[in-house]
Amino acid sequence: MTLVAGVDSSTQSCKVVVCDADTGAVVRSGSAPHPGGTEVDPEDWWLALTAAISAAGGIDDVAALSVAGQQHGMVCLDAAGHVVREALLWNDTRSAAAADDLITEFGGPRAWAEAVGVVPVAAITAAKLRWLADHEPDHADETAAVCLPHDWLTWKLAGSTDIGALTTDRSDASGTGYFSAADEEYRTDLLQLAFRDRLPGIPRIVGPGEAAGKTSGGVVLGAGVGDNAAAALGLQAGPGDAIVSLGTSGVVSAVGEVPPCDASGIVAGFADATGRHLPLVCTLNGAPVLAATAQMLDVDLARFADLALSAPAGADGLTMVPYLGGERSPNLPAATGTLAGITPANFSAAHVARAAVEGLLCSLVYCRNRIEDQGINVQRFLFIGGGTKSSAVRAIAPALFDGTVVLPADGEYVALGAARQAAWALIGELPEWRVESETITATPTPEVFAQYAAAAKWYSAAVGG
Ligand SMILES: Nc1ncnc2c1ncn2[C@@H]1O[C@H](COP(=O)(O)OP(=O)(O)O)[C@@H](O)[C@H]1O
Ligand SMILES: O=C(CO)[C@@H](O)[C@H](O)COP(=O)(O)O
Repeated sequence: MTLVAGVDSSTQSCKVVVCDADTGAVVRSGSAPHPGGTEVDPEDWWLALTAAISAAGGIDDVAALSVAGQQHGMVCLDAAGHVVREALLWNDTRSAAAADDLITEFGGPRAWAEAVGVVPVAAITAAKLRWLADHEPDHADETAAVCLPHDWLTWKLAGSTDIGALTTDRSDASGTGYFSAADEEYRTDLLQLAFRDRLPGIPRIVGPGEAAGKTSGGVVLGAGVGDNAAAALGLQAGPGDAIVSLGTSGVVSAVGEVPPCDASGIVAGFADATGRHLPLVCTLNGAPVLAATAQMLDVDLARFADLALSAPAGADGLTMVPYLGGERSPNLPAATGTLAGITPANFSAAHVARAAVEGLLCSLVYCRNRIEDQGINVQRFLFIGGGTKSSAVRAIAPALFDGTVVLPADGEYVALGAARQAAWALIGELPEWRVESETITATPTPEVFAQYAAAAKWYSAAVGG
């Protein structure tokens, strides 16, 4: 049996799956945690990757491997290939004002959307580079190359120390703000604008299905991929599918042939890993909303789900707008969470738990609506990510997504997508792997989203959003 491996170096942990290259069946797996916080020493990702590979039984018998990674993180390297400072992650909002400056300097949001399919927000790498140039100019001067988390890990796996050997792929490059997915090329003018006239080295784009190199042990390295594009690859998503991911972020994305151009900046025009496009809306507040509420209620996640399911739909008017860590969609980086509509009758643990689950899911309905505003026709919503382990999420999601959602069989679909990409690089064609799933249904509750939308609108108006 030929084995391939896929890595998901995501926000909270690193997961490795080793699969049969023909069928995609997982033969072994491992994981290791990442440190918390929104800036991380990349060396911690490397330690987690090597620990996760060991936990998965090593890669001595593996023919090819690809790394999928959390998008946008800014990894700065000096001329000798050393990390200049901790990487700023996608969910670090200190670059919000820098993003606004870049929008103004380049002629407004439409100019950005037309140039690169993305309007800068704090998450976008270009905004992080501007923040670095303005706040840590010595670090900016030291930066000879800039890359993304998956680029850096692939480069390390290849044993390289030469910054000229860095590689990336179109899916992750499209989240930088200086690569156009529509034109398939870097916009070095925008990189230079972001980095105040500095022009650091950037990774070579490796095409879909191509190999980036080999490890010293001879394992073929796939191009690597942004985590959301990897999920699409792992799920074999096609036109009509929307992927709803409940990881650290909340994400709705859809594979399509047409690059979106959303001047409001909510729908990002990212690329997928096959040569198509991946319009995507991302929130800052995914599954951790549930963990935070459970912690506040002093219950574990299983009890939290039971509590949520014991309260009625709409939580008797209690609504959570879950912008706990600031928000990206809508773009309110300084936002805080809101619990609205409190009455003596609904101020209970069960109602608060229900409001948290509904608030999280409604924040994703908002994302779904923005995707559909782009004319994208969605027929299936495929739910993945750690948050789908919640029985309350699984029970309530269909009620908020038109009555039906698809739940792929338990699996690490980002890591599986990376493994599928590795198989592609190895055998020269993208294998078809079977994805088992179940369809779950519930009576639609559009009134719950209406209640949420009113509270979210009230909050946005109150903070001038
Ligand atoms: N049973 C559960 N109920 C609610 N949330 C859960 C449950 N199991 C895991 N999670 C949450 O899933 C998240 C991790 O999901 P994951 O998709 O691995 O995230 P990431 O890819 O961003 O690292 C954590 O915030 C964790 O609290
Ligand atoms: O910023 C984005 C997408 O634009 C996030 O989706 C990150 O890619 C992190 O993903 P998770 O760790 O939440 O899976």
